[in-house]
Amino acid sequence: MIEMLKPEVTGTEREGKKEDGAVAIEAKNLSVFYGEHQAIKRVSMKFPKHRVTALIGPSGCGKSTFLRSLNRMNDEIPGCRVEGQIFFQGMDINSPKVNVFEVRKKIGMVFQRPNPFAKSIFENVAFGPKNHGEKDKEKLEYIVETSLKKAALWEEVKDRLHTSALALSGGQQQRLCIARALAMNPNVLLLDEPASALDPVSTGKIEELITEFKKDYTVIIVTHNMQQAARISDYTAFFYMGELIEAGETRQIFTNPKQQKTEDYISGNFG
Ligand SMILES: Nc1ncnc2c1ncn2[C@@H]1O[C@H](COP(=O)(O)OP(=O)(O)OP(=O)(O)O)[C@@H](O)[C@H]1O
Repeated sequence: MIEMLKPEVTGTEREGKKEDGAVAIEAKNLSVFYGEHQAIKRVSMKFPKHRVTALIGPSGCGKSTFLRSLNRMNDEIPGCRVEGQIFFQGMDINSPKVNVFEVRKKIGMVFQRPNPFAKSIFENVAFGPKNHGEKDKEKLEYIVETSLKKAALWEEVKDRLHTSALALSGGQQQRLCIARALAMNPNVLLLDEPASALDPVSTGKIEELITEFKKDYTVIIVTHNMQQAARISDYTAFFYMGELIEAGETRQIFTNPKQQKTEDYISGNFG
């Protein structure tokens, strides 16, 4: 039986308490198919606002597929078909009436491998706002500076904004990709193993950022790393073979899971 992620927050003091209990985004009976193969099986789940939710599970269980469906990134994959609903700001984002570019502006995404454009640092961050019609030079400068500051990259790059983003280190490139998503002023940030290609110091910086982000954003992160999920998330959802097996407060999932499969996974018995 699928356990719904409880939207209410209990007990512990956390940062970003605003809108306790509100739901940022909700999947209802979501199924995703690649041709004949069903990768996600009727998953229903709510993501509380201003919280970090981690999606965990063994390789191939569907974590990335599910994450991508939350901002219609699966539309880009030939042969991929989605059934069910994703409710965000009172709309089903899968409805044909919805403008997918607006959805992705509000629900930003950062991928496993840093993927800056072969342009300057400034142009990478200004790209989205420019594409959405922002032409005012001062406004663009302001957006670039504040986004880079939020991504904790400003101090490292402020003197070379007009040099190539490709000359940055991997960790810096990933923070640039985060700044690029923040420049669109999103409500939700989807992070697909954002630190898995990075060294421990860069990973630590990304984890710190994620913890800060919940003041302003709702964060949903796919991670292979269970210690990382335990460190940074408020809620954890465990997927297995395309099904949501269990979701709840991270502490409960890691110390007192309700399902045997979750217990087996977190104690390293498979995966
Ligand atoms: N583009 C694609 N075309 C066809 N099948 C795909 C595609 N992407 C994923 N799949 C299949 O869908 C299932 C779920 O894959 P997905 O990448 O979502 O899992 P995951 O849990 O994120 O795995 P990992 O942790 O290894 O990244 C797998 O069986 C995978 O082979």
